[in-house]
Amino acid sequence: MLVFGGTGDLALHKLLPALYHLHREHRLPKTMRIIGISRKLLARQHYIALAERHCRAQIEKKDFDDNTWFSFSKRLDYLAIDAAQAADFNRLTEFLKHSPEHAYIHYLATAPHLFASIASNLAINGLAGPHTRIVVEKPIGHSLDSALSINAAIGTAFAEEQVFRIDHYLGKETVQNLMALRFANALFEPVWRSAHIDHIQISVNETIGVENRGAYYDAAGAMRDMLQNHLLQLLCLIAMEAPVRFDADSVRNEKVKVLQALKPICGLDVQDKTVRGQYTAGHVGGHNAPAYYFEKGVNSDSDTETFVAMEVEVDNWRWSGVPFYLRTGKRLAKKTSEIAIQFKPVPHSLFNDSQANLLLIRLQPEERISLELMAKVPGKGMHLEPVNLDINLAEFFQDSRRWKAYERLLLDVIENDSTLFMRRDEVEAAWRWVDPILKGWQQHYQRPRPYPAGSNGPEQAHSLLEKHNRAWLD
Ligand SMILES: NC(=O)C1=CN([C@@H]2O[C@H](COP(=O)(O)OP(=O)(O)OC[C@H]3O[C@@H](n4cnc5c(N)ncnc54)[C@H](OP(=O)(O)O)[C@@H]3O)[C@@H](O)[C@H]2O)C=CC1
Ligand SMILES: O=C1O[C@H](COP(=O)(O)O)[C@@H](O)[C@H](O)[C@H]1O
Repeated sequence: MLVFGGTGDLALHKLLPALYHLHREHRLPKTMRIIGISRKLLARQHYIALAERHCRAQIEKKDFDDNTWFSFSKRLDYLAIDAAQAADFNRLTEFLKHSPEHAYIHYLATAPHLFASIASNLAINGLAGPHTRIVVEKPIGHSLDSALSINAAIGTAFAEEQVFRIDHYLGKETVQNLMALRFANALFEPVWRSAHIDHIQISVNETIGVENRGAYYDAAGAMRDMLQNHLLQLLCLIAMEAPVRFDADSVRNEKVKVLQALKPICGLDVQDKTVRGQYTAGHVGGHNAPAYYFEKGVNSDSDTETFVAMEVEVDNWRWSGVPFYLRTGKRLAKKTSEIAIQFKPVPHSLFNDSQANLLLIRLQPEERISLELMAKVPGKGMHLEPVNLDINLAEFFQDSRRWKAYERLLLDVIENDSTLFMRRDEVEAAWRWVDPILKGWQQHYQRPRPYPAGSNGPEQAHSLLEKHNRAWLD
């Protein structure tokens, strides 16, 4: 596995720890080597020391031991090249003692503007043959046009079945559980539609700021960093029809149909249907947090949104009239990722205090599925209260280690299973819907609304629901 961007944040914090876990559980092919690549000049032993420092910090103490690290480190190597320079790839092929029978996984953990040149440099140097796979990180591009040109460049060098477009949310256990919940239980299908569902909320709230990724984030913002990919993927899994089989093409065909059914939000609609926010100074988890525009790498007069909320419609038979409210932001009060399915009230109420049912699927911090039902309070009279049918998945499956998303997805790449990866048309359909919103913001909604770090986001995000007599489930 060649990790382009091997000294970067993603490689050191997520990919190498995930590979360590797979190695520890004997899931990696015996002869597999892992080669970090970036421009920084580093000797192999210094790269190993860097990797060890980060793995020790990321991996739980009970899972990290010196013997396993020693055997894992034998797989690691490092090469300094500039991956944008075609000439440097000669050194790569020499380093690999390249032969056409070698199988390679090229993991592009670099900024997206390098994807096209890396893909074509690999092809020119014979490193894109049938035994190779390429993994590309989100966001793929910055807009529909850039995504089209990146996909075209990758498509010239690699066949679609060699390309793994990763979205780590699809590697999360509870996200995959959404499919189990919907398609392995007959109970939900009859009510999973506009006749019974009032609205759906998808929230991915973070307490962290931009950390050491200010320069990247300032050019991206919450829409490109989170909503265009992670939140739309969650929406697809909630809204899609049952695939014919659980295989890559069947699942992805159904997701594309949802993306194509998203009602466009264009021009002045953005003022009504979307809310952009940017955090100002505040307190998160008892600590002072600086305003976004004081973060390292961020422009001091930045217009980038660190929060976005919107009302989305899926224009098809099943979802007609059911709003999907999407929300994500940094430096919010609490870290939670959850999906709430709010059912409609009973058609004819016999009791004064009856409330509509709620199905809550929580991805983070704990993995939980809970169904709120109405029950009678014991004693005289007929008083009702909501009670929860509640499953904590980690507690229930306590004998199985909870895999991190990247472990699952890296193993899928190694085993050539692309079910949980995005196909080219899927990424492009997502951008096709997002692009007019970004353009609408440029023309009609340049300045994001301020919200204090540690709050629940800008006031306007609440009005988005309040005007329809609804509220975010905080
Ligand atoms: N960090 C995260 O948690 C996540 C990141 N991503 C995506 O992953 C990708 C990487 O992100 P991240 O790790 O945060 O970024 P970083 O900026 O931390 O890392 C970028 C890496 O690319 C290397 N690099 C830059 N230019 C070149 C070049 N010309 N040739 C070879 N190597 C180069 C850098 O090393 P050097 O400068 O020494 O060359 C560095 O190792 C991005 O596309 C991002 O959107 C996606 C999800 C989460
Ligand atoms: O892709 C990204 O995801 C993380 C949030 O991931 P999670 O697994 O911790 O929920 C986000 O912080 C980052 O900005 C974004 O690039």
